[in-house]
Amino acid sequence: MMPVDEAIERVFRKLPKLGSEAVPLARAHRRVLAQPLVARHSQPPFDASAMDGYAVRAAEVLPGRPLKLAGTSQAGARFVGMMEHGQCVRIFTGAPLPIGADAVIMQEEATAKGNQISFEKTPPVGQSVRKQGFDFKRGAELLPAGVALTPAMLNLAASANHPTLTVTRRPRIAVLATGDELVAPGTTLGPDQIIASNSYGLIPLLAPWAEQVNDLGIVADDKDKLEAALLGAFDQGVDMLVTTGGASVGERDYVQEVLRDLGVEVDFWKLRMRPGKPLMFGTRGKTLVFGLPGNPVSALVTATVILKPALRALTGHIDPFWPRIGVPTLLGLPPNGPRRHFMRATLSRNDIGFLQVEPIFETDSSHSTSLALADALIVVPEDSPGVPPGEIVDVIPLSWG
Ligand SMILES: Nc1nc2c(c(=O)[nH]1)N[C@H]1C(S)=C(S)[C@@H](COP(=O)(O)OP(=O)(O)OC[C@H]3O[C@@H](n4cnc5c(N)ncnc54)[C@H](O)[C@@H]3O)O[C@H]1N2
Ligand code: MOO
Repeated sequence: MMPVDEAIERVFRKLPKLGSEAVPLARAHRRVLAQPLVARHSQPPFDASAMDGYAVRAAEVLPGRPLKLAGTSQAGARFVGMMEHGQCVRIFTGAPLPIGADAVIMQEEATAKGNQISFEKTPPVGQSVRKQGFDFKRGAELLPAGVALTPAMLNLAASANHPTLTVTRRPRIAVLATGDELVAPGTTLGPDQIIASNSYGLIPLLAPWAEQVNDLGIVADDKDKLEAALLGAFDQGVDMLVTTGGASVGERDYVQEVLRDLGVEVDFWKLRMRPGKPLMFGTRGKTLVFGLPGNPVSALVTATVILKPALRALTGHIDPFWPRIGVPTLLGLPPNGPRRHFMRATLSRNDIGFLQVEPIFETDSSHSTSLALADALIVVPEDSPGVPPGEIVDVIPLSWG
């Protein structure tokens, strides 16, 4: 059985390069920058006022010595010409500072009598002035490649005058459920049947990093049918194929055999993790192939721990991994065996508002209720002797990414 970290490394080594594409800003949210974002001009493009008030020469402002109003500078319509000695200019937030002015006094600190404006005290040079290039300068690297674009980053990209951004391409993924017993939700269950649920959790889990996720539906445990469905997916040219079920050692667990027959080179099968031991990974040309276990909790936990980092690395994220958060556990944890345990848990706040985690002791990998109520996984190391209550444990929030 392969350690989890080694499995992730092996997957990372097999990731193909997907390249990049230009997308309009309005469609770039959450996409990953493929190259650094460089400012195409300076911001602000001119010295600008930070307040509604009066532009002045700081040294000329003295109590009891009014300045003469010479005109107005509006955002979008500057004061033309030079502000002479003894003058001031009415100015509004964001408007260009007139030539000759070196400070702005907000209007609440001024008294106007006709065109004579008096002030209470001399301002420091530069008061309420945003210097040209204060936010960023032309040619500056504003964002590195590999960041997932947030709303604030898109705002920055727009203000740096980029109508389109070069982002990484995303993979096309196909998801297939296997099992004779499976029927679609909404079906009246016959004897021995169960509802196929895995794809409904997996598809939205993978979708944020995918160009497209195709649901290939349910295929029976029949070698020919399985072969036809898998071959269909390869022929569509998907970048990643994800199956669930039929991954273990049962008589009808054909998935691995059929994948090998179709030319998939299996890299590993069986991980030292729980849930999710019978996870298979292989490649066929550039297509990544993951055979996930059929138990719903195993399928979703392996997707969270292995597939999500793989997809983030494939799409060029600087940080493919989940944030490591140390949180005290409200309850003690029992000793662990040789498999790393990703234990269902809930996060909450203690009475002074700090984060704490409460383990859910249900460990059966078919128990989907407990996973649905969990919002985190506690990472319990291999062969852990157990953890007393109050100790800090390593937590993966399920909402990460
Ligand atoms: N002798 C052994 N038996 C098992 C082992 C083992 O090492 N030796 N491993 C166990 C572990 S751990 C897991 S996990 C499961 C994984 O088995 P498979 O991947 O072959 O999955 P199936 O047998 O096809 O299904 C298991 C379970 O999940 C249900 N299932 C399958 N697909 C779906 C779906 N799309 N939606 C909802 N539920 C699904 C299926 O009906 C079964 O109940 O093997 C253990 N056995
Ligand atoms: O790995 Mo299985 O997922 O433990 O039940």
